[in-house]
Amino acid sequence: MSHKTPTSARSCNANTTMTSNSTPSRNSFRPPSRISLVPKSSSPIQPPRSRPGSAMSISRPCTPSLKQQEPYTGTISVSIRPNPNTNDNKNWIIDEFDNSITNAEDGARFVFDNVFPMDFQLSNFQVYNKSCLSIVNKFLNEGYSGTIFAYGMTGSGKTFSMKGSDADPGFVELAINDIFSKINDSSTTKKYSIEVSYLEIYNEKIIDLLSTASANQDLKIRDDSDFGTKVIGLTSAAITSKQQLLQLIKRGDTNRKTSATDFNARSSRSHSILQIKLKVIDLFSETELKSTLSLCDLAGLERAATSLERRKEGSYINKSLLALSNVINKLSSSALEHIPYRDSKLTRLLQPALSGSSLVLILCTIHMGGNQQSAQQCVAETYKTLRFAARAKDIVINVERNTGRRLDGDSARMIQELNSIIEQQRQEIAKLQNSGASMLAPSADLESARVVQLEAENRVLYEKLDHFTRLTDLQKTETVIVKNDILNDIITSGADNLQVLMANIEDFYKRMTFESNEHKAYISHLETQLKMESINSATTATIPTNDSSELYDVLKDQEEEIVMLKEQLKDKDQIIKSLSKTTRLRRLVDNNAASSSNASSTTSTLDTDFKRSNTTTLSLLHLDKENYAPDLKEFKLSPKRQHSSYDLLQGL
Ligand SMILES: Nc1ncnc2c1ncn2[C@@H]1O[C@H](COP(=O)(O)OP(=O)(O)OP(=O)(O)O)[C@@H](O)[C@H]1O
Repeated sequence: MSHKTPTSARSCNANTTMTSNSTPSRNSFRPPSRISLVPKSSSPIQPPRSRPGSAMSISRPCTPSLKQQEPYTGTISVSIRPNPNTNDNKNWIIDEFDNSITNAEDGARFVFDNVFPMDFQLSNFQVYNKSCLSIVNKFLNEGYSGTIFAYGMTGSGKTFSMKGSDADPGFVELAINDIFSKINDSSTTKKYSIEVSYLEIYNEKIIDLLSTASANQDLKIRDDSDFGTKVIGLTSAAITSKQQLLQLIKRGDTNRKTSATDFNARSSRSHSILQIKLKVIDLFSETELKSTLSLCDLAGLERAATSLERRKEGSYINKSLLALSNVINKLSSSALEHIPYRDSKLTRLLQPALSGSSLVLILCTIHMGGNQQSAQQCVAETYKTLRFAARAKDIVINVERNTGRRLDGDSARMIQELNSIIEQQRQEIAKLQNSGASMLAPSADLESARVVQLEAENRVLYEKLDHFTRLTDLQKTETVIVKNDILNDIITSGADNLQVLMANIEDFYKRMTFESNEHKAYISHLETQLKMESINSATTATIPTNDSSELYDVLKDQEEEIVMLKEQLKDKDQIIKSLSKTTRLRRLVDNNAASSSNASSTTSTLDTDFKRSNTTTLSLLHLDKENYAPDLKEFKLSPKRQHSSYDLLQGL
C-alpha cells in the first residue's frame, strides 16, 4: 500500500523559511519538514507561504492581538516522539541526527525539527529541553506568547509527555519550574504576576477545570482584543507560588474526563488547555509586558470503540481533530481561502495561536508498530499523524511580540510610590539589621534599669520600714521598762535613792530628746522621699505595673507610719514636757539637800526637815501626777497606739 501524498510536492527549502527578525535559538523554528518519497529524486522548492498575521499585506485579516508588537516570521516547530511500547518496530526508520523518519516499506521520508529515538531511556526532560525550552524562554524573556500541544493517536504518549509522572515530570511541570526559577530570581528589577486558567473541551463543551461550581458547564468563546479569544466566565486564578500552581493543576486534573478505552487504560476523553498568563512590569523602564503560554494535551484520534459512550466521545474527539487538521491544511495551502476556525471549539480556541499571535510547537506522538493484526492499521495511523505534522510544519507564521507597553501615568506613579516605599523599608531594615541589638537594647535596658531601680528602692524602703518598726517596738519596750524602772524607783525608793532616781530621770530625758530629734529628721527625710516618688510616678507611668503598685503600697504604709511617728513624737514631747517638770523636782531636791546639810546639828530638825522634804517631794509628785492628767487624754486619739507608755503614767 502506498502512502504517497500531495504534500510531498509542497516541501520547502530550509534556507528560505527562516526570516526571523530575532535570532532563533538552537532547536527552535528549524526549517520546515521535507516530506520526500525516496523514489522521487527531489521535490520542487517553493517559497514559504504567507499565513494570517504575516507581514504580507494580502494576508487574511488576522485575529486581533497585542498592540505594539514586533513580528517574528518562522514556521511552526514540530517534533516527533515515538512510543517505545511496541513489539514491532520494523515499519519506520528513525535518524535522530538528521531528524528524519522514513517508512521502511515505501521509503517516504519526513524531516522535522526533532525526531526522537524510540527509547525508554529518553526522558521528558530531554525532549522538553530540545523542543520546548526555546519557546518557554521566549515567553519568559522576550514577551512572546507560546502554544505547545501534543497531537497523536490514542495511546501514543501525549499525556505521558505533557503531564509525565513523579519520576519523570512532563512539559507542564518542567515549564512551570522554568517560569518560577525566573520569577524567583531576586536580582531582577522586574515584577512578575501570573494568572492561570485550565479548561477541557469534552463532547464540544467547554468546562472550567478550576471551577468549584457543579459540572456540565458549557462556557462560551468571545473575541478579545488582548488575547484574540476569551472564554467567558473561565476561572483565572492569581498564582503566587509554584506549589500553589501545581496543586491547582492537580485539582483540575482530577476533574478531567479520563476513561479506560480499548486502546488506553487511562485515555483522555477531552482536550485540555492550561493557560499561564504572565505580566512582567519592569520597574526600571516602567513598561509592562504581557504574554501567554498555552499547554494543550489533546485527546487522541480514535478507532471505533466497542462501548457506546466511548464511541460518542470518540466521534466528538475525531470531529474536533478533523477540524484542526482542516485548519492546518488550509493554513499550509497557498490558496487564500477561508479558514474554518469556528468548526470546533478546539480550533476556535487555538485560532489566535495558529494565526500568528503565538509561537507554536506541536509534539506529535506516534506508534511505531503493533501486533500482527493491527500492524497495517498502526502504520496507516502513523502516516496520518506524520502528514498532519508535515502540513503543520509548512505553516509560516508571523508571530507578533509584545514589546512592552509603557505604563500609563497612574500606574507609573503607583510604581514610583511603591518603589520609594520599598526603598524606605529597605533602608529601615538595613538600619535595624545594622544596629539591631543596640537599637532595641536601650529601651529594654531603660525599662529593666527602671525596674531594678524600683526594686532597689523597694528594698530600701522595706528595710527602712522594718528597721523603723523594730526601733519603735524597742523604744516602746524600753520606754515601758524604763518607765517601769522609774516608777518602781519612785515608788520603792526612799529619800536615800533620790539622787539615783533623779539621774535616771535625766538620762531618760536626754535619750528621749535625742530619739525625738532623730525621729523628726527621719520623718522629714521620708516626706521628701515621698514627694520625689510621687513626682517620678506621675512622669514615668500612668498605669502602675506590679512593681510600682507594690511601691505605692509601701509608700502608703510609710505615710501611715509617718502619721504614727508624729503621734509618737507627740508622746515623746509629752514625756519631755513631763520630764522637764522633774527638773523642778531636782532643784527642790538639791535645795533640800543643801538646807539639810546646813541644819545637820539637830537630829529632830533634820528628821522634821526630812519628813517635810519627803512630804514636799511626794506632794510635788502628786502635783505632777495631776499635771499629767489633762495631757495624757490627748494620746487616746491615736488609733494605732496600743500601749502608750503614758498609760502607765496615768496610774501615778
Ligand atoms: N515515551 C514513552 N515511554 C514509555 N512509555 C510511554 C511513552 N509514551 C507513552 N507511554 C505509555 O503508553 C501508554 C499510553 O500513553 P498516554 O496515556 O500518554 O497516551 P495518550 O496519547 O495520552 O492517549 P489518549 O489519547 O488515549 O489519552 C501509557 O501507559 C504510557 O505510560
